[in-house]
Amino acid sequence: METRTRNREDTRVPQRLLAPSILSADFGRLAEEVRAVEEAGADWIHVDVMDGHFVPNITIGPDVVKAVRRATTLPVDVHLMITDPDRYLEAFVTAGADWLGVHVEACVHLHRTVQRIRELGAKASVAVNPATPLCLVEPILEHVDMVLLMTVNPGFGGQKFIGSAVSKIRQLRRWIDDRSLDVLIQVDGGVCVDTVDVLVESGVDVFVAGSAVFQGSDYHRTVRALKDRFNPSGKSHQGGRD
Ligand SMILES: O=C(CO)[C@H](O)[C@H](O)COP(=O)(O)O
Ligand SMILES: [Fe+2]
Repeated sequence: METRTRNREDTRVPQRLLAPSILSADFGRLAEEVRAVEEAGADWIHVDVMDGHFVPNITIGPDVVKAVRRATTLPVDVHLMITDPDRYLEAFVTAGADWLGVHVEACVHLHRTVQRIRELGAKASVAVNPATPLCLVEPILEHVDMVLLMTVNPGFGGQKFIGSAVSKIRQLRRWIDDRSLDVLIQVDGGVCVDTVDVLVESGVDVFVAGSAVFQGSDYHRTVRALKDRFNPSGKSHQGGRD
């Protein structure tokens, strides 16, 4: 399971990663779509799980994650937008999630939840809505592998990027770097060629993009355009900054 992407001790050149969200894929040809973005150069596959309670939309469950897992060798990154996520952690890890993300707003005992994700053998990620203060994840930073900062209100693909999230990314970058933590910063929502530059500059490691990738017909071209923008000519980034 290839999950580590940035470690201060690594001599490898760290790269920013692209995680296409299958929310905007053609669900009728899901395996084909997953293979197509893998071939086009995607780094992870991002899977959005919505329950109609935590967010006003319903998507998929563990069986579909299983199908995605079978379709790709890439890390599968599952974003749980559900209430009471503890009930389903094991099902999603068993289905094939390499990364499992829960929303801070949905967890009563966040530390217990992220510990459980790690015990199950997955990398633990904590997601934060645009209107949620970042201080809620500050006490948990040493216990997670990634923080997902939402740049839209969760629930749907194709929404407009919320620019006020950028100051939160910068603050999070400072906390992680000042404490030399091995924690990735992921952004999700409205990521496209028009928004990616400010995100790179703020210190993002992993970019989720749904509609920007799947709306076009040439996945190779779109994936290349995004990745060239955040990894120009294989340039490295130290601590998330060039
Ligand atoms: O978590 C999500 C929505 O809640 C999706 O991952 C996100 O919206 C991706 O779609 P787009 O790139 O089109 O904004
Ligand atoms: Fe997502």
